[in-house]
Amino acid sequence: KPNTQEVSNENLAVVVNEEPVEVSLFDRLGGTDGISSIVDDIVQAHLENPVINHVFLPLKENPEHFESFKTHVKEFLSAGTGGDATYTGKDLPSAHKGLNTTEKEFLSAVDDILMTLSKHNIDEETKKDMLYILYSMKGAVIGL
Ligand code: HEM
Repeated sequence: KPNTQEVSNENLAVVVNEEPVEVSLFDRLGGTDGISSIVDDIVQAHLENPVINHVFLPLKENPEHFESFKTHVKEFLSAGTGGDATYTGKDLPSAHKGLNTTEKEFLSAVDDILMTLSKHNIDEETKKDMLYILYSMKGAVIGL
């Protein structure tokens, strides 16, 4: 007769080991380096997207401003997903004031982001998390 105590302890150990480990969104996006490369590609996609590139192309005319904009977006994404970066940019409504962004433009920007995450082989669960977070910020960036 097997030692039931031992067997159940063994099973418990297996269950405990298979318990899902909470990995931060920051880590699932590849940490600082992953996020940096994802943001570079998102911005590139926006520059090539005819629905929204009219607001991004002018930023390139001031290379210093363009670089600081990209740095701010990297900081924003890192700080907001569990990384230890500090966001040094403007608050979202101030950053988007005067752009008068429409829902159509918002959706098109989100499409670029999801497409870029797929290109970087980010898993579906992580893309869902990103979509939810992005959608929740809609009111802070459109119609301003
Ligand atoms: C949830 C969606 C969005 C988030 C989280 C977001 C986030 C940001 C962040 C963090 C910055 C940097 C601000 C700074 O440098 O101080 C920024 C800048 C900017 N965003 Fe967004 N953004 C979103 C949607 C959009 C959309 C839909 C558009 C237009 C189609 C847009 C256009 C811009 C532009 C043009 C800038 C540069 C502003 C400037 O430097 O003058 N953003 N955004």
